[in-house]
Amino acid sequence: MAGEVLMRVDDLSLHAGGRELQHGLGFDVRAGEVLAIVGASGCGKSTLLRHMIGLQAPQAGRVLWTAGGAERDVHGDDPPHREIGVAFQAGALWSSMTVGENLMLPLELYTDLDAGQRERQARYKLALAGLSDPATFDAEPASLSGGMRKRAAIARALVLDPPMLCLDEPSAGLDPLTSARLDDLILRLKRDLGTGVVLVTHELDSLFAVADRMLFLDVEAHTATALGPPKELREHGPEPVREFLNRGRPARTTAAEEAAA
Ligand SMILES: Nc1ncnc2c1ncn2[C@@H]1O[C@H](COP(=O)(O)OP(=O)(O)OP(=O)(O)O)[C@@H](O)[C@H]1O
Repeated sequence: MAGEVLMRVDDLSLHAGGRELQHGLGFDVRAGEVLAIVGASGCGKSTLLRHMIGLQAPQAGRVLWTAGGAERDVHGDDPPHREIGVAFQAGALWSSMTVGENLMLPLELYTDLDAGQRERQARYKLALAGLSDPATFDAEPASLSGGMRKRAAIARALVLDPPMLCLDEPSAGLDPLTSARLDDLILRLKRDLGTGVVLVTHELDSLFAVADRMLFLDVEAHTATALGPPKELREHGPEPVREFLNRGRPARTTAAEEAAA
């Protein structure tokens, strides 16, 4: 259901290498929205994602899976692993398997589908991610372009129909056209499947194109200093947030000149 709170992050602290990166983080992730996690390099964006998917346990605070009305601690006995699709840069496709096998393995492990159903589901998810060429199904991941590999990794993350998808810098290293196509895919997922997408990104074009809300992790304050729609924060957010969001922006598109135009 669009707008349903899928995950609640409560007073979370992030630590790495014995030091505190962030504290007091509180926000939710809703179905059918794209929430971007943004901030300077090293502020803890990827660390936050790892906490949200249960890969790293918090020293303080909680991450709760709240979809369907029940509260399940992401770090508890019944973690929502199947409910959260993950496509991280490092967690790319398994290179020893074909693309199709990469997608069918989670179905074999976690569902009762028979082989034919698994294959149909895998091909459907590849097509959804824009990889409908049948040859892609049998291809080795290494033979695909960077953009196709990213799409295939997203297709694999979607194979169990997770209500929430986490993407760590999906456009990193891609040319602008491929990156824009990935943005379209993210928008389609939220619109057609109602997926809640959590996205770590450095790309401002992508941020403004896809994100409904963004969470700004301040690298100096060690906490989130803004949460809201990117365009609104670009004009009315705290000063460091406006500065971050306006970098590289041509002067003619400032708010004052837009208003005057
Ligand atoms: N396992 C670890 N051990 C020690 N330090 C770590 C570990 N993981 C991350 N760090 C440090 O924590 C900080 C935050 O890392 P993280 O990758 O979460 O930042 P980020 O905001 O995603 O950065 P970037 O935008 O550069 O990807 C960095 O200074 C990093 O070196």
